[in-house]
Amino acid sequence: MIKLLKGNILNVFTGDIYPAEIIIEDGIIKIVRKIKGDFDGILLPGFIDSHTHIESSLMTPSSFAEATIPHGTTAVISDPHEIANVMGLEGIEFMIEDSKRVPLKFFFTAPSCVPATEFETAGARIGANKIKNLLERDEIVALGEMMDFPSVIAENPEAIRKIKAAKKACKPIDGHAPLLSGDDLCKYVEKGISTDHESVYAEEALEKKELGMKIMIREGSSAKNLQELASIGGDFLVSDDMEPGDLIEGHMDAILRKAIEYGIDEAEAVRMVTINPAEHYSLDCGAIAPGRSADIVLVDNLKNFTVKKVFINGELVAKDGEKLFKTMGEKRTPPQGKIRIKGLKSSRLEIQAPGDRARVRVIKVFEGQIITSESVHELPIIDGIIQPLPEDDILKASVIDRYGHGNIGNGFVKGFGIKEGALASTIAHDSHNLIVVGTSTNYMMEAVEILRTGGGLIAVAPDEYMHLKLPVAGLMSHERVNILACKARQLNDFVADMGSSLSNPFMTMSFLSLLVIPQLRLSDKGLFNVEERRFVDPILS
Ligand SMILES: Nc1ncnc2[nH]cnc12
Ligand SMILES: [Mn+2]
Repeated sequence: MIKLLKGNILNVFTGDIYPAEIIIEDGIIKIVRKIKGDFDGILLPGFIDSHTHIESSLMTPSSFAEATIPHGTTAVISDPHEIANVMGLEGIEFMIEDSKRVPLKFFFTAPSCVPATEFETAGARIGANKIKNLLERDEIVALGEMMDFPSVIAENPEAIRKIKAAKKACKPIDGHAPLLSGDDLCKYVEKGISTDHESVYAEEALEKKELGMKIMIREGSSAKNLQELASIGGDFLVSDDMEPGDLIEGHMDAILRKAIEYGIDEAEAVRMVTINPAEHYSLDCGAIAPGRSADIVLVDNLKNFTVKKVFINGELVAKDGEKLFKTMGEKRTPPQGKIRIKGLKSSRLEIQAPGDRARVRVIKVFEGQIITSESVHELPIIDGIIQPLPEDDILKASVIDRYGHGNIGNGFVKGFGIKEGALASTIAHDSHNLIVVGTSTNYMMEAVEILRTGGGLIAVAPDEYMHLKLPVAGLMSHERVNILACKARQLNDFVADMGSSLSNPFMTMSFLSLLVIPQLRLSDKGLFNVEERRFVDPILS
């Protein structure tokens, strides 16, 4: 089946824009020839999000595709370590199978850190042997972000085995190196780690770039680094984590608009979401050129990036923001990933201490970032139990093992702004235990008791609660983006009425337990200092 497309094309190799005709046969571009003609808009290669965790959208891959293809996304490179932490290889298999129901091209990475560290409990363990097998599959294009960077630097044998497996499979290794610098960064790069998406500061990204790392500039729901890093420039534009409400506004088209706004050259920005990732991960798309798949997007111009048409393998799959494809096959909800909490009682959410006041380490969270810091506060002790101070925005936090081992880690957090009530979630990066933040133990217990029935996100206020169920592993739903976005918005509004000023309170809370990003985190095994890589006592004195 031969097709012909005509229009102004952006040549990602030269940066030039000129009228051309494109001859497509069986989904592959065969001929591109310059022509004369006057056309509206510009034809670009389909957009690639080269680092994203589908699960963060709360949607399954098929629902994620329905939401993103109309925005010009034709391929994603996804690290399925969220569901892998909950239910191992079964979870990865589910993601791969569900992704085959839609035209969006999903390229997965082999999750390198399941569990993310040895300082937490996950629902599964994926060692070097399983990673070797995964890397032999065509759907797997790289070794996923090597988050346990201290183990890489220390040449931990298991970490080195995983790296060797990727090198043997001739597939690149993604990095995750927040605030890493100097000789430690050199050791990390020397091991063959080729990308990083965690830079928050320009000088941090520049140092990595100077050492040959490819820089992924992240502009998603959880972390927004584009404005800070635009001046340094990078190799890829990525989302990392996108909430449904943000996906309604856009995906790579929205990130491209911001990139231009922050001063990145148009052709360079387009290269960062097309040919650059395609070359790095050896994909057959990424340019309007012979031999590449006919994944093509028609936009109005390189400022608005309003997506008019989307082609995947030469088939028109979206037009004027509406999807034109049918999702194939049946929705499946994998049986695993149930929530199994053992030995929960309110006294286990308390921190005991003698006297009537205690100096306590508190995790401070920040709007629009996933890094945290440690702050010290004096808290009252009543009946031998350290109390939160909601009036000073010091709340309690607990991470409860949901895989049946009975662990509970307790701490205090600052920055949520909630005056009375609790939030709880079965999204708690990356082990996805059950995390809960609240102004009292009672509210926290109420939230956990409701949540353990169906997983997802819940907010409990004095007289009512709101529960967004996520039946797929407690992480995702088959619902469409507009329904999920509406429910997530209602939930965020509900939490704002509880006093929170955070734009994505559940996403911010979900990162409190990510033990691979500085500074102070909470695991199901206790309060954890990331840079010192050790558990610390919440009580200073
Ligand atoms: N930035 C990130 N790094 C590691 N794990 C993640 N899971 C979701 N976002 C992540
Ligand atoms: Mn990361």
